Amino acid sequence: MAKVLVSDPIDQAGIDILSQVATVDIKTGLSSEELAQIIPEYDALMIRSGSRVTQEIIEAGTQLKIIGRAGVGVDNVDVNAATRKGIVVVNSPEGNTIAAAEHALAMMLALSRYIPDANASVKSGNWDRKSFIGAEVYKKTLGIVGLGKIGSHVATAAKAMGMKLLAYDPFISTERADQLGCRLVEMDVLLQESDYITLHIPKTSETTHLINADAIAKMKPNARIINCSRGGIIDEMALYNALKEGKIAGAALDVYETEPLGDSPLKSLEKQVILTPHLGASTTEAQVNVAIDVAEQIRDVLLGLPARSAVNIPGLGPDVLEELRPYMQLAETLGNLVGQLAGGRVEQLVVKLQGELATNKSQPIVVAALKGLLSQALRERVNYVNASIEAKERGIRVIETRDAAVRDYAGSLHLEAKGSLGEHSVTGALLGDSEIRITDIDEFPVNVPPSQNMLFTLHRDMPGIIGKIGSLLGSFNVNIASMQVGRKIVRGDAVMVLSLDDPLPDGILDEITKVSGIRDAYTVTL
Ligand SMILES: NC(=O)c1ccc[n+]([C@@H]2O[C@H](COP(=O)([O-])OP(=O)(O)OC[C@H]3O[C@@H](n4cnc5c(N)ncnc54)[C@H](O)[C@@H]3O)[C@@H](O)[C@H]2O)c1
Ligand SMILES: O=C(O)CC[C@@H](O)C(=O)O
Repeated sequence: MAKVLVSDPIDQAGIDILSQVATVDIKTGLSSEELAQIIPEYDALMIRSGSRVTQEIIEAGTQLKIIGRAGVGVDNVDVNAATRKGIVVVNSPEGNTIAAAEHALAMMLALSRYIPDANASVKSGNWDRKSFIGAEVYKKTLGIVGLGKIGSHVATAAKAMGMKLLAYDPFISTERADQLGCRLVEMDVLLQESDYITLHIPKTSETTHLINADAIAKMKPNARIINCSRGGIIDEMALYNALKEGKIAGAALDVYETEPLGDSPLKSLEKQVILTPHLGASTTEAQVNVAIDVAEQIRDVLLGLPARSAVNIPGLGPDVLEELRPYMQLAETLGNLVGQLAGGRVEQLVVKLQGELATNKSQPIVVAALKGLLSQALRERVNYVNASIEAKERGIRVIETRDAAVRDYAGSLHLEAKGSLGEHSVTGALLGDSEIRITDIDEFPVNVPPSQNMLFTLHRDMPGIIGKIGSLLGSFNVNIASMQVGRKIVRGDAVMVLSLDDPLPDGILDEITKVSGIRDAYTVTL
């Protein structure tokens, strides 16, 4: 049975799902060293934001097939290292959207009405009503940085509270912003015009310290900023200085440059600052959602099924993947075949999608072809996750072309591999829904199903040659299951494709190439 390590607190609903297919060990609060020490035993790792999955941990995870992040952000996982090792990384892109959006809204209102400090004051025996005169959000301007899933929900709710909305997001359309009632503006305009600013963006090299001293200097003196996205997007020292000097009115933070938040001067500020310990996703509903979402994906991957929200494999939904699966199988088989025909080091792969395939999503087909191409060299080390990266690292140039013209089959795939030993091409198609046919080898028309042991020859089309090959194979006790010849003109060049019941014994290929009229011979194992 597979083994799953759960290294952060995860809702029981997720554990129950994992337990259907695996032995589940729950070990929270491990140090990086402890995690690296025990990870070799596990096929899957399930985490929240508490565990940091570094390159060292990934390298140590020799059995690891999948890392599941019960939440959105995968910034605590070295995704590149996982991709290189062919480990799928999955998350729950929507399970805690509402929780995070509501936390941001709660922070905005709490900050406006000084609720944490007023609460603490009453609980400590006071009845002070003068110190907590707040501000209304009605008719105020809210600047939303990042109009993705969480930002959009914040927009809808804030609109209902009568706020005017500005948004900055260079990757969304004006139409989308209009739909949400937001005016899409440049960052500087948002900084200058907003009474409240809320951040809902990923942490990237562009967004790190997006809110720095310069940005803060552009804000209104009554501005309040909320960050429930990622720590490090705000320069905390610059924020502290601005708050201390009264340059802006307040800040509510859920996430920090370093978590847990250590000895920060922000803690010394009073009612103008609210700090929560990364609670954006901490609702019962969100924890159930993310646990189920990620546990189901871990279960599926351990059962050999695709993951629906993998962050490091072609980003397609399960329906599309299911529809493309037969073509991906075709691409992988042809990639494997053309790689073996080309032999040596392949420098370039042309992937031509023809007929109905030309209108399909090409990325998974190309990835599958590369997986097939690299499978001889990398065996089980190559998979859909790392095929593109492995190809890139090997300097394989991939050229993708499309031709919507329909030929004998509704859709077909043509691959050309150029390498150190020459150039070869293969074409294939699907017969019915999923039966693979090789329809062309080096531009010679054939019509053969792939089989495990195959022999391909390029020869002169002349009497007796087929018989000689048959006898030679017979003398080595190799049984021929099927044979087909493809030629363009009579008595010109031809290819012969043989499916064999047995692998070719060593040395026989040399004998075949010595047969008069044979120009080249290749064995292929699919
Ligand atoms: N505090 C929490 O517990 C908690 C919970 C869930 C999510 N999050 C975090 O909230 C953030 C948003 O999550 P989401 O689910 O809405 O993500 P999302 O991918 O749906 O939305 C992110 C948006 O940011 C935009 N964006 C990217 N780079 C940008 C840039 N440089 N400037 C402006 N916009 C940019 C994208 O176009 C996208 O629309 C993430 O960082 C996520 O990790 C935090
Ligand atoms: O695990 C958590 O509670 C935080 C989740 C949140 O930061 C996320 O990115 O989904």
